[in-house]
Amino acid sequence: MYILNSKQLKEADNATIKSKGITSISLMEHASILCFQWLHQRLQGQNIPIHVFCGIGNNGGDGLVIARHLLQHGYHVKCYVVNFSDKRTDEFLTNYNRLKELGEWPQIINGESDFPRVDFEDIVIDAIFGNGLTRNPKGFTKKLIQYINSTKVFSLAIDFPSGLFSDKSVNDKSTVLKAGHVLTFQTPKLAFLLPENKDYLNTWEVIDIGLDQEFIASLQPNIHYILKDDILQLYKTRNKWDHKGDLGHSLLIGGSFGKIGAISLASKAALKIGSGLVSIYLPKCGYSIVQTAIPEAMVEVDSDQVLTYFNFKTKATVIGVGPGMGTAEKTVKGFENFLKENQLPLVVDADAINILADQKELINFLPKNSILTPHPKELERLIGVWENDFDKLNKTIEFSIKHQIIVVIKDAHTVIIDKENLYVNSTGNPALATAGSGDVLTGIITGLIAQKYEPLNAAILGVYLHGKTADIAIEETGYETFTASNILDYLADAILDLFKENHTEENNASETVNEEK
Ligand SMILES: NC(=O)C1=CN([C@@H]2O[C@H](COP(=O)(O)OP(=O)(O)OC[C@H]3O[C@@H](n4cnc5c(N)ncnc54)[C@H](OP(=O)(O)O)[C@@H]3O)[C@@H](O)[C@H]2O)[C@@H](O)CC1
Ligand SMILES: [K+]
Repeated sequence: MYILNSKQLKEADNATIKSKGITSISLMEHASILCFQWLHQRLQGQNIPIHVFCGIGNNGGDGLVIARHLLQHGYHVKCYVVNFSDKRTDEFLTNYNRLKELGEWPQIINGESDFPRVDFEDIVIDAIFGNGLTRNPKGFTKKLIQYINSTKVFSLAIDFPSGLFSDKSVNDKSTVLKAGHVLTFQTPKLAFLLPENKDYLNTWEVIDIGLDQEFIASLQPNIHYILKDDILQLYKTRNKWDHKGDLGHSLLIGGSFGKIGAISLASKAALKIGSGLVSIYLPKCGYSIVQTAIPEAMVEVDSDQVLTYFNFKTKATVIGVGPGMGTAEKTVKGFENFLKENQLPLVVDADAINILADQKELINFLPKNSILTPHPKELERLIGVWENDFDKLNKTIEFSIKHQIIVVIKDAHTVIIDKENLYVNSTGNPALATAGSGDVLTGIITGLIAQKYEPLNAAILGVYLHGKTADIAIEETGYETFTASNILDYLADAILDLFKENHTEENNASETVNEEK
């Protein structure tokens, strides 16, 4: 699924109005009725005070439509116009008049003295600002947002939590309405998926308002939200005649005394995801450990406790390097020599990333389309400090273009960056915040490349499946008891889930966050 930016969304609204021969007002009516229905289905006519705060643009227009339908269904509604400007849109005015015709005159808010009393048990519908926000809310509008936040009332935000920009960072945290749930139109918004905005929305879901898909595709959006449908398009089924030689040979390089577990996990993961052959190259001290732990793997050893020589004989098709490797001086030297010789596709993780961050000139030796899988701290060592999450993405895009490599930024929503294209993952939960989770991901991606997935597709599929294991597992394990080994235990379920019918809303982009998150 695409993620559109603010400009693209406006263009898609206009193109749909033209191509479907509808009016802007009927598109608004349609979108807002879907929001009304969402609430009506849940409230079933309950007599809870509902405060609908409307701006003067089209987001406010949505609020007015929702208020009208709620009133017509007998709800206890109070509607307010937050009068921050006199630039009322036609759609706003039409719906303002339609509400008045029903006998309901919205209360105009011109200052703090007009604020209504809102209680914790009430419901707020936030239709103050949507996609048209251009600057931080100021004056009484900002005060109103702060007042609503202070009540801790449940607020249902229409399209956006008011005050949140779709494509840029918020620089004053006190100007954003904290939404209990967001009903956002047509596509997820990038801002919802970035860690810096975690306080502004609890959960969100996309309301499909039927914008022109062909037009949206013609915009060639560069940001994607990866759902099961996207995964199914790149998943390769096995061929009857495949033998293990067709399924690639993964070589996992890493480990050091005390950190043999990391390379073991990565190697197991490469096997478990289906790499035809798996070899491990590690310090001698890890030999019997991995031979015992992973009888399916072949093993070659380096010097005693840390990797030094990198003089393996294995003829692999892809190499995953870094887990548990350490950054001993001898290892750094050996890794440098290895990089200068290596021609094979690489997945680079952990200490291998730290070495690259320390000696940036080595990055130039990475083969094109190598994959780096940093967590935020490793990324910072690699690309430098960023001002905010949008800046982080832009800096990573520059880095990816400059070095022609793919970067997997591991986070609650892992983002895969391939030059200017962003792929935001939709699976996973905090259970994955556990030791060894990253090592397993490295192994999975390596094992997929072995099976002839393009590196980008291997990263997208690997990250999706890795996250999916935790989504499936927590029903049984809870967050706390889930470990990196469980990722491997549930990998089969994650793969098989791809072929299950969508009884749930898996392909509707949404995020329902558990209380523990
Ligand atoms: N047919 C359609 O197009 C559909 C549209 N839909 C709905 O429309 C929404 C977008 O509507 P919109 O473009 O009118 O923008 P919206 O967010 O309501 O208000 C912007 C207004 O606020 C102003 N302003 C901005 N920042 C400000 C600030 N800090 N402090 C004060 N003023 C500020 C800004 O003017 P400015 O001063 O920046 O020139 C403008 O006057 C979208 O989110 C969705 O809900 C759906 O119904 C589907 C169909
Ligand atoms: K809003």
